[in-house]
Amino acid sequence: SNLCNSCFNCVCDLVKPVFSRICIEGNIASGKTTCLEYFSKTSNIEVLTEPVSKWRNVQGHNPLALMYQDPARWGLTLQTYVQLTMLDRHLSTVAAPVRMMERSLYSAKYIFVENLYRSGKMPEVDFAVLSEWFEWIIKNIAIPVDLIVYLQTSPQTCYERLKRRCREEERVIPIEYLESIHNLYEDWLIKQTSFKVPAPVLVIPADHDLQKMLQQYEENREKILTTGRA
Ligand SMILES: Nc1ncnc2c1ncn2[C@@H]1O[C@H](COP(=O)(O)OP(=O)(O)O)[C@@H](O)[C@H]1O
Ligand SMILES: Cc1cn([C@H]2C[C@H](O)[C@@H](COP(=O)(O)O)O2)c(=O)[nH]c1=O
Repeated sequence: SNLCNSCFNCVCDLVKPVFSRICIEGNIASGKTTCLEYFSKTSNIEVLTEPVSKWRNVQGHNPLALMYQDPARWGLTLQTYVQLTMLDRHLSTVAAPVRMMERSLYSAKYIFVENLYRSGKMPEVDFAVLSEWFEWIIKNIAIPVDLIVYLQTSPQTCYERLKRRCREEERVIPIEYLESIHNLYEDWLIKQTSFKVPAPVLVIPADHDLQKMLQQYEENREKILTTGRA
């Protein structure tokens, strides 16, 4: 339709979009929110941070804390809610030519659900139910992503930043957990041997101090902001 070229929300495959949807991916405390905060100062960029506050408070309950306390019991509960809130983020009306979103429906499944399952902390039946939900969603609903920006860190860097950030629920996270998440990210986005990668990947080394990170964001600004645009 002629409307496609001027409509931010159109998901029509036939017409090249004039907007782009970027997902910022990386380990816990790798610097995703800090990156999004930096780009939020640019006009014409809409920034969607992860709905962590929802995961910490759904009608007075804290499924994030419950999951860390007892993953086998509460992993399905948290991940079902993460899947819903991520879907909601992907489908929300685009308000600007460029949209940057923290993580995605894909990483929630390919990294976090997968990690719970592989580490023996998610029962097979819970994994099967979540997997069918996920497969149904990506088969029936268009979840377009034009670029993945992967903030590549060492697990040790994330561990140090996580400790400094001091989020109450995450006090129990050992370095081994961050190593598992790191390995899943590397298999998915670098080696590309685990799951389908839904968009081209731009890798930004992210162990550096803040000043160097901001310099790298500037160096990559054009590449990031013009991806997927006509
Ligand atoms: N390049 C950096 N060097 C040092 N500390 C950082 C850097 N980037 C972010 N931080 C700090 O590390 C913590 C985690 O960063 P954050 O952006 O919240 O990560 P994420 O959103 O990936 O979990 C925060 O306390 C933040 O201020
Ligand atoms: C997507 C996703 C996240 N989590 C957990 C991991 C962290 O504790 C927080 C997100 O914080 P970050 O600093 O933005 O990485 O949520 C999870 O358990 N499951 C998920 O699918």
